[in-house]
Amino acid sequence: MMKNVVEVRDLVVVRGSREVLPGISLDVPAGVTGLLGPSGCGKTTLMRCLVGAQQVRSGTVEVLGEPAGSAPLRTRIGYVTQAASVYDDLTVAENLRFFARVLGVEPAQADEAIASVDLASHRDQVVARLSGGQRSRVSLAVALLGKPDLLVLDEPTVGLDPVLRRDLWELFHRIADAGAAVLVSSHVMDEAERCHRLLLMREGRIIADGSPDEIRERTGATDIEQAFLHLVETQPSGEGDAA
Ligand SMILES: Nc1ncnc2c1ncn2[C@@H]1O[C@H](COP(=O)(O)OP(=O)(O)OP(=O)(O)O)[C@@H](O)[C@H]1O
Repeated sequence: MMKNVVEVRDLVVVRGSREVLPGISLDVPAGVTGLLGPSGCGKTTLMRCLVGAQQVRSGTVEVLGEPAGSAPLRTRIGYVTQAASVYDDLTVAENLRFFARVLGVEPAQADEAIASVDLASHRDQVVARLSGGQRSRVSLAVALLGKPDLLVLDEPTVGLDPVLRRDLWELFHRIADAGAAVLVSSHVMDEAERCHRLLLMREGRIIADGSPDEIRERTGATDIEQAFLHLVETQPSGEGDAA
């Protein structure tokens, strides 16, 4: 059995004057893990900690057995933020070749990454003229350069239509099947069913973790949205993390 890809223990993060993560602990195993919770609950802050982009007050964050942010992790983690991270005035292929150079990976990997997100037929198109879903896939392709072992995706399906969302989730599963751990955040609870495992988050705490089936069974709910509401009602805010 593989060790967890991510292990977070007693993590405290303060942003501005607010304790955004008040001592969170969680694990992320292989497969597709959904980090679900309402807007502002701290999903982005947690993801920033995993990729080493967030100042932390205390606690530990280990990724692939190394402290988050350490040099060996640089090409082993792919991160797609909510903001566009590719150049609109370059083509798909130009973007990928540019980032491949920046990351110091083989140029051939640019073509592989383009193919893996199904954009080969758009490789010479300028990003500005792509649809929203295609543009998201360009960012995803960049994150796949270096063949990361952990892919961290911050609300990658927000604003996309149901067909594009389904296609992207299929892609996340293909990436996970190829061996990477995929952590996907969302504030849309109906994306839960698409994950192997869920971390339900509220006010900087994990209020449940397990497979969608386990969480539904544990709460007696018919769907994850109901399960979340049940957990919120039975676990007053500010009290202990789930086991
Ligand atoms: N730069 C900052 N300075 C101070 N507070 C911040 C900063 N960025 C975020 N916060 C606060 O931290 C809390 C968590 O924000 P975060 O972006 O991690 O939440 P989120 O769950 O990702 O939300 P969303 O789903 O809307 O992206 C929020 O209350 C937010 O206002």
